[in-house]
Amino acid sequence: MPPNPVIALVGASGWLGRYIGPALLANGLTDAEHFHALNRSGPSNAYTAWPVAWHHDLAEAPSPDVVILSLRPDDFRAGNFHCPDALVISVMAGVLAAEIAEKTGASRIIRALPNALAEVGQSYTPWTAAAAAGEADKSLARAIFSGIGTEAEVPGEAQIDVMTALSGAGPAYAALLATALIKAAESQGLSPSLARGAAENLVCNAALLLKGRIAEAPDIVQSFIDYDGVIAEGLRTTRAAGHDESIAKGLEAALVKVRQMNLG
Ligand SMILES: NC(=O)C1=CN([C@@H]2O[C@H](COP(=O)(O)OP(=O)(O)OC[C@H]3O[C@@H](n4cnc5c(N)ncnc54)[C@H](OP(=O)(O)O)[C@@H]3O)[C@@H](O)[C@H]2O)C=CC1
Ligand SMILES: O=C(O)[C@@H]1CCC=N1
Repeated sequence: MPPNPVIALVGASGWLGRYIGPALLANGLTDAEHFHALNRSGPSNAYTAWPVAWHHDLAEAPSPDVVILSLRPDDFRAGNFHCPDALVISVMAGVLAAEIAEKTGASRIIRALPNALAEVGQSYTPWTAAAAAGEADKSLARAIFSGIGTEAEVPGEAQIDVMTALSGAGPAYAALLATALIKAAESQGLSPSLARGAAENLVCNAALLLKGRIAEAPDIVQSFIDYDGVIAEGLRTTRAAGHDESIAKGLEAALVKVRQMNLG
């Protein structure tokens, strides 16, 4: 990999792309001259700090060393992304490496699955590399995804599928919990601002307590159950109403959806 690789980011203005591109430029993984942003609608203000070139078509970018695919699967399937000599890094959900290889002509493919916490530099990004991708390719992927949070290599695409349903959710399940807490609190007579203040504490400040200690989560639940007070009653009733089963069902349904997407 050259010192300033030519990197083309397809979907540079999207929900993920607008954080992936600026982070890799800010971290010096390439310079603005060697970075090519692609989308259909033109320049995004996420890149005002860098004089980057914008294109509609990958063929307009000078033979890229790296192509990052950060567009929706249907748009990928409908477009032309031929780049046989590039390292292709895809963040697309539900598009297998075999399909990416067939469409791009590339063999050095890395599939990664960031999440929307990239916005605050806190994505958890599992990734897996095809056999043809070398150590320099993997190092670059690690560096790109470290720029938007933490990364973790997983042993294969089946685990990327599970992660798509799980870590791919980013803030979604925490927001779901907060929404349910606020709704329940308001229905018991709290004002919206008091309900929101309590829910923010329960979701955001509890996350600070759990950070680096997530293995202790079951013990924390058990300690409230063992205390056998007010919260024990709430937790027992929440579980009896199907809390754990509903999370498991949601994960399973999302996984079924990913596997359908994999079929094209
Ligand atoms: N959002 C998330 O939380 C996560 C998303 N993903 C995956 O990441 C990928 C991107 O998702 P997300 O950022 O949410 O999607 P968005 O819809 O927000 O962004 C898509 C981007 O692709 C561009 N685009 C669409 N078609 C083309 C095209 N033919 N050529 C060039 N650019 C194009 C869009 O710009 P324009 O419309 O101007 O063309 C836009 O910049 C998806 O495949 C998704 O599955 C994975 C994990 C989490
Ligand atoms: O919901 C989605 O399809 C995308 C992919 C994983 C997270 N967000």
